[in-house]
Amino acid sequence: MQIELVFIPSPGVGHIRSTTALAKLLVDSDDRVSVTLIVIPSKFSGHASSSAYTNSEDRLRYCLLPTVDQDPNQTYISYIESKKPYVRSAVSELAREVSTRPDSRLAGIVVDMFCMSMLAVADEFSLPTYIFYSSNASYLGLQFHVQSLYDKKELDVSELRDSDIKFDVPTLTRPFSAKCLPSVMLNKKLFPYALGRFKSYRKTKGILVNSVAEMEPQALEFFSGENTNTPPVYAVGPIIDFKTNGDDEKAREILSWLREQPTKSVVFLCFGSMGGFSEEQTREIAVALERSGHRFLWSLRRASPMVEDIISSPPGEFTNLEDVLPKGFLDRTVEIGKIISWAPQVDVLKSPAIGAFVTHCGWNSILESLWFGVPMAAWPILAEQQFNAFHMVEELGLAADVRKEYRRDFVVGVSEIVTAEEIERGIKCAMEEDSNMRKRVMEMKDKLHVALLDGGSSNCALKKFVQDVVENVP
Ligand SMILES: O=c1ccn([C@@H]2O[C@H](COP(=O)(O)OP(=O)(O)O[C@H]3O[C@H](CO)[C@@H](O)[C@H](O)[C@H]3O)[C@@H](O)[C@H]2O)c(=O)[nH]1
Repeated sequence: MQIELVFIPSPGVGHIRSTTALAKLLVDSDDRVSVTLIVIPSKFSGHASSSAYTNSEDRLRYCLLPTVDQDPNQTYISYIESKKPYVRSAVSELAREVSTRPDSRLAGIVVDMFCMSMLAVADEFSLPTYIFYSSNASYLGLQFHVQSLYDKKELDVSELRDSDIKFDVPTLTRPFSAKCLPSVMLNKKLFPYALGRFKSYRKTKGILVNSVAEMEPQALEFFSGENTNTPPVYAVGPIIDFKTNGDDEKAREILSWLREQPTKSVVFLCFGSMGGFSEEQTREIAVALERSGHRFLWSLRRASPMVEDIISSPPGEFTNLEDVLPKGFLDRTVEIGKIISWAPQVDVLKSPAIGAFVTHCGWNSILESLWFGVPMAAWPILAEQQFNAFHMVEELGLAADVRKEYRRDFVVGVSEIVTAEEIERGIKCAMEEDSNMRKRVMEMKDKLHVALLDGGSSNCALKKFVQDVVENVP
């Protein structure tokens, strides 16, 4: 029997790229599987641009939903919700088409964690649903745990804003600091929405997680236990999209500069698709870089104006860097540093010149860094990045701490400033040669590579997923 799966990623670059890479891996690893990826157009143009997803291949096809006039005040979640009628008609058309193929079945819908509203569409077609969870299993565990604590009236974590409390999470080995909870859980208005989302995860037939069993043994053990009241969890990562914009002229110039730098001499700073900073914060980074004495490649962007729905408001460019940076900084660092905008990140991390990565701790960035054996300095900004920073710094010792509790979003606004001293300390620690942290990172790199090999844990988990999908075919 041939099976067709529908994938519905959410439009952010951190989601759509890994979802596409997973879909490719699935069709390449099992010739019974075909995938149609329904692409919700991005709310804004840029590197998450959905126009990149148009070249359908044999068993991997893209169905690009129409871009319609957008209400600028629409939140990200209601934007996704508004796409339901288009998704419904795309699934209906696909169901009709699959029914004409011999021995083929529409086997289910794999939704992104932010597209849970599409479960209703799957129900209309009596299709099983799965989730592709583009973050890690330990964080998934936190979400389920927070929901249980709330339902059993043991703890309402949204009360914990500004609290120093630490509490146990079954997917972590050490007490978790409430200061590293994501803003969505600390915000009274958004918390009910988050709880509803965590509850709906439980209704699915399985959750594919972009992680590796050997990296998160505590979490995978938890999910494989009895009485967790969760769907099966398949750790199938690291799923990395190795296709960057490395071929365009700007990227070529960056990579050629890197080729001229000594091995492990450059610290790379990059803060994901949404990370940007104020002028004041930018100056602190510049001071830290100069004081650290290291060469640097700095992907620098200006923070977007603070709006409640930060996802709808990507960072921009500074118009004149001379006005923003400390006086003379550009001249003094011309030989050792390079300031860029969007980075060909995967190619950069692959370069032997890179010694460390100052990161916002987006999960894809963490996986990419570990894949190439690059130690990190953790400086989270929003979403679940404070949790990821805690995970990397405290739990696994794979990153130095810049300030793992830092956040810049609608909950706290823009007032916090990370000082040059903190940044310099983080950079120096991550750049240290022969450190224990660097050794642990290299060990983790090996684990990540082995997991994907034939018979490796992630390879086996992917096969088990396909087997379960076949068994669940309606
Ligand atoms: O200049 C840049 C910036 C980013 N990237 C790439 O863009 C992706 C960014 O993904 P990620 O590191 O996960 O960050 P976000 O874009 O911020 O991702 C969102 O989605 C992730 C997965 O769910 C979450 O972990 C994050 O917190 C959330 O902000 C990565 O593949 C990077 O290589 C570049 O190539 N160049």
